Amino acid sequence: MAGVAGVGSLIYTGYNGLKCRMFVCCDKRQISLNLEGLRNDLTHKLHGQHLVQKAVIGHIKGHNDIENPPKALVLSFHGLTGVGKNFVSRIIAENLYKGGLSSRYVHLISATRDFPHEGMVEFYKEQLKDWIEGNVTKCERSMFIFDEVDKLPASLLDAMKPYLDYYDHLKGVSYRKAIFIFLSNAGGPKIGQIMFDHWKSGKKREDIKLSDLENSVMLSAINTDSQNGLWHSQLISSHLITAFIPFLPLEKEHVKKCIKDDIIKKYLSFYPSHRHVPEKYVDEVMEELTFQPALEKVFSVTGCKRVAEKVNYVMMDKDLSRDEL
Ligand SMILES: Nc1ncnc2c1ncn2[C@@H]1O[C@H](COP(=O)(O)OP(=O)(O)OP(=O)(O)O)[C@@H](O)[C@H]1O
Repeated sequence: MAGVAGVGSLIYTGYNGLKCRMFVCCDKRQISLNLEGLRNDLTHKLHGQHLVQKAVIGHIKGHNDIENPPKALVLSFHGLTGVGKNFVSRIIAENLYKGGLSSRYVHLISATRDFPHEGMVEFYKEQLKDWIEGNVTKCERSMFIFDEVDKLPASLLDAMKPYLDYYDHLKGVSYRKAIFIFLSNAGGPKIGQIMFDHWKSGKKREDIKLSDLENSVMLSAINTDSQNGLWHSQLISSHLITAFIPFLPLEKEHVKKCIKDDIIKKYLSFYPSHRHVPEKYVDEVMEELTFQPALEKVFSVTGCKRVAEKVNYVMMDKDLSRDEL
């Protein structure tokens, strides 16, 4: 009898292996952490976010290395517009899933796009639960990215609570290997204010520690008038968020790096030997961007978000073949 079962299991494994070779499967071929790639991207492509680098690498590696994590990994990214929250989510996806954001195991949800009507929260709750259950049933190592979490009704976020909790499994499905990433601007203004005071006191940006930001950012976000978002949900009071990760406002030197990256990507990638971007181009793009506060002009109002379109605009009439690169 045991022999027959053994043969059956061998045939099943063989069939599964063959199936996964021919089709996309939730296995190591599709989902495997490229730690070196992640470290490299967060060091060289992401600018000005030393706290993010360390926290993201630590948490992703920690969760990935354990065969049976105690709960799903839940990272909450906070910061002003254009400082890299979506960008880092993409970097994580690209270094963990074949196909990055296009992987069938990576799911992007936008509050305003996917849950637009306030009066439909009860319906959305059921929809969201079905959707998470369906996707994790298909693949335990699914990743969910929730953009604009500050615009989601708190009760809708609460519907996700069971999946983020320490349960072994729910109806036979384990959610412990899943990753949830929440993106929001909540706490961003407070981070900006703390960083401005830090700058004014003449301290180095890299000297700011996670502990300098964590509590005040949380308190300021909880004290908003809106009843939406993570801060009013039970996810906080039940301690289900693995980490709050603050994204710092970007300074001129970081924006300049974004401009150079964009010019290289668009105009110089065909000439590997030409990696030098003339400063005059960078300065022209910088003039198109706004910095605050009005007097000191330390931080970019839109981070690096508008860099790509401003580069297009400035570079439109340049003839690079005639310019000295
Ligand atoms: N810190 C950064 N380092 C390098 N590039 C960055 C950084 N921040 C933003 N960028 C560039 O700007 C683009 C827009 O940034 P991103 O969408 O990640 O901002 P965000 O913080 O998610 O903003 P929002 O809150 O408005 O959604 C990115 O695709 C990337 O090209």
